[in-house]
Amino acid sequence: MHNQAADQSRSALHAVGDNVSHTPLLHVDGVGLQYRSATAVAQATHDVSFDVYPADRFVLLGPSGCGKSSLLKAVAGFLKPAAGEIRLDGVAIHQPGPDRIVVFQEFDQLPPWKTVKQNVMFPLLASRTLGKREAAERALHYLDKVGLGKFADAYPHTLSGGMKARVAIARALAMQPKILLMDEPFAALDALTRRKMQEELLILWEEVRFTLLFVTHSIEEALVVGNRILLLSPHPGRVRAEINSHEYDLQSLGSVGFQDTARRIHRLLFDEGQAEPAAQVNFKDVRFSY
Ligand SMILES: Nc1ncnc2c1ncn2[C@@H]1O[C@H](COP(=O)(O)OP(=O)(O)OP(=O)(O)O)[C@@H](O)[C@H]1O
Repeated sequence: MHNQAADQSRSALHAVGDNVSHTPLLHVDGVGLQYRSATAVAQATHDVSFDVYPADRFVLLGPSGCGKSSLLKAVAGFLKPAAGEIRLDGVAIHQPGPDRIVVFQEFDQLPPWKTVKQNVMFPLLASRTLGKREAAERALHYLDKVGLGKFADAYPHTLSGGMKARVAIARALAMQPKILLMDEPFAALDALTRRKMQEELLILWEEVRFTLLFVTHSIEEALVVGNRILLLSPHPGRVRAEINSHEYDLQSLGSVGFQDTARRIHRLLFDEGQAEPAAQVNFKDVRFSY
């Protein structure tokens, strides 16, 4: 999306709440991702570009296999682009770093022999970000924020799935990363818990205003969680459109506007006839103005 209209649209898009920034925090430029084996090359994404601004809740949305997780891995520094470049705060990403923390859906990866507080403290200590006392204070601060202050001394196996998710979020936020990366974080939860976690994530965002890159294949979740959504085509993932979704939240879930938008996104993602080049689909500040 390197045309002028897209740039103007972007200026409108990242005027989110009180946070208005004209400098992207994360710049993904023409990124092609591949997996190579001895006999084959699998192309995961092709020429994907997008910018994430401070305090954005930016969602990568697309069908299974379109390269969402691969993009997240590349931003995290675990996968090197075969083409293009990824920059965070102006610096090219070449490896993982404490400025990018990933939350996966496998919350059972919380070491079971550590208490909740110790789990949250662990990355702070391992990365030598803080000493023991400060790490404990920071851990308790973020556990309070996710409503788990009283469970600081509990062990992970005594927690529900939703509580484990909250520990994982507290652990990530405690590192105070420049960008929080979430890969289908609530996919393994039951529908009610998933909704509750989406709500809590938005409440946390209101308070902390972290920058979020969030992967999902659920259109509904993308509209609820995101203020901007990048739609990716089926394998290999290319940018199909970028939309502004900041007006939607859990309250608007059943509304006509929400449902209508969800249907339009579905058509854009899955109807081949709708596969317009990304630069021609200019959503500006209005939804679906094409
Ligand atoms: N380790 C790997 N080795 C080879 N190919 C891979 C590897 N990981 C992913 N791929 C391929 O890359 C493509 C993109 O995969 P990716 O997991 O990023 O997609 P996704 O959009 O996150 O899918 P899902 O929603 O199902 O998780 C797929 O075709 C997948 O088969």
